[in-house]
Amino acid sequence: MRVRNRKGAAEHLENNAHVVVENPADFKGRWAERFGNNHPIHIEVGCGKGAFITGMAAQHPDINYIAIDMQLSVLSYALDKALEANLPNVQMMLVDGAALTEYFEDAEVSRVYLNFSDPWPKKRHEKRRLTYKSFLETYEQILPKEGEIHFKTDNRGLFEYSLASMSQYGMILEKVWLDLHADEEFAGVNVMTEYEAKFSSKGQVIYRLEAKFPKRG
Ligand SMILES: C[S@@+](CC[C@H](N)C(=O)[O-])C[C@H]1O[C@@H](n2cnc3c(N)ncnc32)[C@H](O)[C@@H]1O
Repeated sequence: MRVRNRKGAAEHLENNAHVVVENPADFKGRWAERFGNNHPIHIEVGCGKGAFITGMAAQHPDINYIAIDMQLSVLSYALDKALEANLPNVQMMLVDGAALTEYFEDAEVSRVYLNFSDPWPKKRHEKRRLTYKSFLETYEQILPKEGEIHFKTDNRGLFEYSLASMSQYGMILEKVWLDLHADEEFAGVNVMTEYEAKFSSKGQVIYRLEAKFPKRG
């Protein structure tokens, strides 16, 4: 992995504006134009160094993927992976996931992935958790009715919190795994994230859920 300072990482992103979208708000309602097709759009909020999104994009060429992170350095590593794999169906955005409605029209996104999100264990930081109710409101707005969130983590506290937060919000918990890697059938399609590889190699259990928003109205 190439080590870059902040300036180097910023230049790397700027030099690859065909992958890292410079002004994502300009594409609100127009992502199909950016990708050059009408394929469904799946986003990962907090993509980190990009192993998941680039792996998924290689497996599913008929889905358009957008990798989102607010940290310059990690996104620059995700960019390296996307460039190396030369995937036409991956775009990236250096933005805060709290502001997704600035970048996507209602129902423009078909699925949201959250992987190994920061647990923010202190109660006073609850609002920063990516499964806090204000984030769920944001995802619901950009997803269609009954749109889905797929979430995995090694952190039991965050997993339990997210189950409660989603069900209080009225979401339907469709599938729950309490030990993802014990599921041999899922193992065949599972694309690991960097954190997943690290924690599972230490023997930690990985939790996963798929939940959908209610129809409402
Ligand atoms: C613990 S890392 C996990 C990275 C990756 N998903 C993985 O599993 O390897 C969490 C990532 O979420 C990003 N993140 C946290 N809050 C975010 C937010 N509000 N918007 C965008 N990214 C966020 C962090 O910058 C960090 O890169």
